[in-house]
Amino acid sequence: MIRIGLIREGKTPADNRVALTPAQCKWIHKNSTDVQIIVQSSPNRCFSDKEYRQAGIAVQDDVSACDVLFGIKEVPVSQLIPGKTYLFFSHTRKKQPYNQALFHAMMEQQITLIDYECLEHEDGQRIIGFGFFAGVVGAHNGMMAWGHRTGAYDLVRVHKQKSFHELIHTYFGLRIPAIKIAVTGSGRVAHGILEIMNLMGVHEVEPDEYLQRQYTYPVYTQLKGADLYRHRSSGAYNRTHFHEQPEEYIGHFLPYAHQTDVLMNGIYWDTNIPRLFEEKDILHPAFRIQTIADITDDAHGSVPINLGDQTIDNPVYGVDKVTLQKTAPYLPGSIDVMAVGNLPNELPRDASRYFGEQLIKYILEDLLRNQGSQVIQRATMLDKGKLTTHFDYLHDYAKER
Ligand SMILES: NC(=O)c1ccc[n+]([C@@H]2O[C@H](COP(=O)([O-])OP(=O)(O)OC[C@H]3O[C@@H](n4cnc5c(N)ncnc54)[C@H](O)[C@@H]3O)[C@@H](O)[C@H]2O)c1
Repeated sequence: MIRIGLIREGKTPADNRVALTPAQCKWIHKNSTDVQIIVQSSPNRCFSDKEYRQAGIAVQDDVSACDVLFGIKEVPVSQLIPGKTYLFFSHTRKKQPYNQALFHAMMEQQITLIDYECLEHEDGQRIIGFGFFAGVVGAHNGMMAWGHRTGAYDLVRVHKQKSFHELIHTYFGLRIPAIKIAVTGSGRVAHGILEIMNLMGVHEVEPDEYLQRQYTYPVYTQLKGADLYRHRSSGAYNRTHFHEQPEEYIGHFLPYAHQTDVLMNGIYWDTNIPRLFEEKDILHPAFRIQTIADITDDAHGSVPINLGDQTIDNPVYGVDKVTLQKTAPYLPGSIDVMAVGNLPNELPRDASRYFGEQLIKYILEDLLRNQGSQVIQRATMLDKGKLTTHFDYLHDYAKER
């Protein structure tokens, strides 16, 4: 018998998502007689203890008998159980300093850590994540912010709706003026943004036309790697080469910034990748962007005027174009920035269902019966407390104390 535990989230503020919904747990029990799921009781989860119990799943405080523990966010050191196999988003693969103590504690406690973010298909595409619903919620919030600024329309808050389905119904009758929206990226987040664009009746146009034309109806264009970056000397874009040597590329977004009212940012970014624009660019008279939904959400990152995170309750702030200081949103001399690090928490039940589906489809079988599979091995950062060869580049991070 293999025992899976769904742990209670310990990070503050508590995350309300979960890796498997009650219906998914029930399905696993029905289809795998040698698997037992135990849910650690939690007051904050988007599916209540009662809902799990109604699905026939044991809910209790003690999960120490489980072989594999599923969480979402970082597990507080005080809640780690030595010797266990954990799956969660550890946010350590980029040597994040704020999680180094957790990494060390997991090493000391001989924990096996499999990071969701590192579960990848052969070609490097990530297998599971919450990005789609981050894109959905972020795009909605970006459009909501633009509506607030201009008074053109009113959008509801996503987290006040019970589900994505209910949210879609609120778009009935929505009339968006003839604005231009740039969507960046081509992964999960970008797909979530496109879903909202299409549901809101915003029309897609090609990047070259977007640059040259004005329209009498709202439009969006999707900007992927080849539209955003060019090689410094050859002027070409090659995806594999760009992923390997992004510092050899220069950004090409600025012409779009001069034709865009709302920017929806959904790219992957790191410090060696060019920014979409620089701080000084926003003072250029042609810089048109008024609202930025920075779903990528790296402070001072691809959007240099992302000055840090807001909360779900209060997702938007302004940035003064001259002083570059944070202001209240919707002021005349500022650009509005929507920056929230846990966007999927506004639609936690849908986001959890989507996550669990991918987990069951691509990961669960290997995890339970074939931990030696390539996919699992490549995502195993620590094996019984030891850094695995794939993550050898973290040896300084693992050693420094
Ligand atoms: N604000 C939030 O709540 C929230 C939630 C989820 C994700 N995000 C962020 O949004 C961003 C995009 O997430 P996603 O789920 O769409 O990711 P994804 O992995 O689905 O897609 C990212 C895109 O970037 C490309 N990419 C992957 N590795 C790359 C590399 N090394 N260099 C350059 N490009 C690379 C991929 O080909 C893909 O097109 C990430 O930075 C993620 O952290 C934010």
